[in-house]
Amino acid sequence: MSDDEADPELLDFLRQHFQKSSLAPPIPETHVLEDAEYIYDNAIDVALDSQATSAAAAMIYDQMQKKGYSTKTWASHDFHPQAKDETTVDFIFTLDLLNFSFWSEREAEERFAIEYKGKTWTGYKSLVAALQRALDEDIPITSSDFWQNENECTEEVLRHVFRSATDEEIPLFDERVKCLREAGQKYQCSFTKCIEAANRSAPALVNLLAADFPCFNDVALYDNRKTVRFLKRAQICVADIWAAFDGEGYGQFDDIDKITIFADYRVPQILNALGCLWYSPRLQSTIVQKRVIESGDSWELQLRGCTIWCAELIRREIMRKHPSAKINAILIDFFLYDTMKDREASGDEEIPHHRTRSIWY
Ligand SMILES: Nc1nc2c(c(CN[C@H]3C=C[C@H](O)[C@@H]3O)cn2[C@@H]2O[C@H](COP(=O)(O)O)[C@@H](O)[C@H]2O)c(=O)[nH]1
Repeated sequence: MSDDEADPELLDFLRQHFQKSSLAPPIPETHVLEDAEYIYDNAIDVALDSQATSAAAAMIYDQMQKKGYSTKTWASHDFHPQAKDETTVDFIFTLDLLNFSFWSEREAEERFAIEYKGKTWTGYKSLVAALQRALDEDIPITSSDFWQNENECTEEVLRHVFRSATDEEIPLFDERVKCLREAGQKYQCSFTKCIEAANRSAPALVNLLAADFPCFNDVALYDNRKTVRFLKRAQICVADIWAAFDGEGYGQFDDIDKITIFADYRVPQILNALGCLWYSPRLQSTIVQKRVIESGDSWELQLRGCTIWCAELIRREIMRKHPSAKINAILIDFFLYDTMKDREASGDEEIPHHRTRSIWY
């Protein structure tokens, strides 16, 4: 049918629609979830148990309700900053630049630890304590101007900031210094400008971090055929901002539910303990015997991808049963991490986790 025969109103509608859609900005996506599903569909050493996953969804929902899990839980953790201002943005950016790889080969009492406020702190909490201790000592450790100033921010000062209460130093010290030096040169040294550039889109901010800060660009080549994105520290950085600000101010995002759980070594550990994640005999014995799995190894990517996908199935099951629940992957993740830490604190040491040394998580 030629143009002059077509309905003029229909033509006008189509012109307007296609013109609008071609001009409409693309909807920001991180592609982490679709890559996780791809890994799950192709994994041979990691499997999900649907019954356990469904049971875990019920337990997680029930416990989150009982504990009143919400963004407000974030500020309740030891030494997390309380101010709803730029100082907290700077603290979180610094924190999540360095929020990786605290596991140790040493015995518990010999592993890297930070002494602060009369106690010794290990793992993620050792990082939070080290940053707060430095600020108490008037070292501007959360200032990107400081990180760039190699006369003031010397290696000696940074070794002082991360000085250990034991004779094990913080893992990957040199890599952490590199993360700080590199990050100081972007966005006029202000993370708030990076947040503003994302126009209240969480995936857009994740993508900006991954594009403009190489140390946030947590991607890998899966089975030599597909680049898969995990973007763990970029996602947890956005999630920490969202939670610290209760979804307002710097933490206001219109699409925060597009953020997935953060593929580290704690979430697979708790999902395995709950019977949701199952490993092939060789992978299981590697993890139980605490043998290192190299960063980028297929086993590692299967663990990370299947963890993200398993958590998504848990989220979907919770929302299927409780459509009005104010729960997203971030809060599920925070709950799972905290639950794993509680179990560890109550002596549940024998739950093994995989050991990969990298800056990605
Ligand atoms: N998936 C996920 N991974 C998380 C966290 C956190 C801490 N977030 C706090 C903020 C709100 C939450 O309620 C938490 O209290 C640290 N990690 C990762 O774990 C590892 C450190 O482990 P360990 O050595 O045992 O402390 C390391 O890779 C670190 O990057 C999380 O929330 N989710």
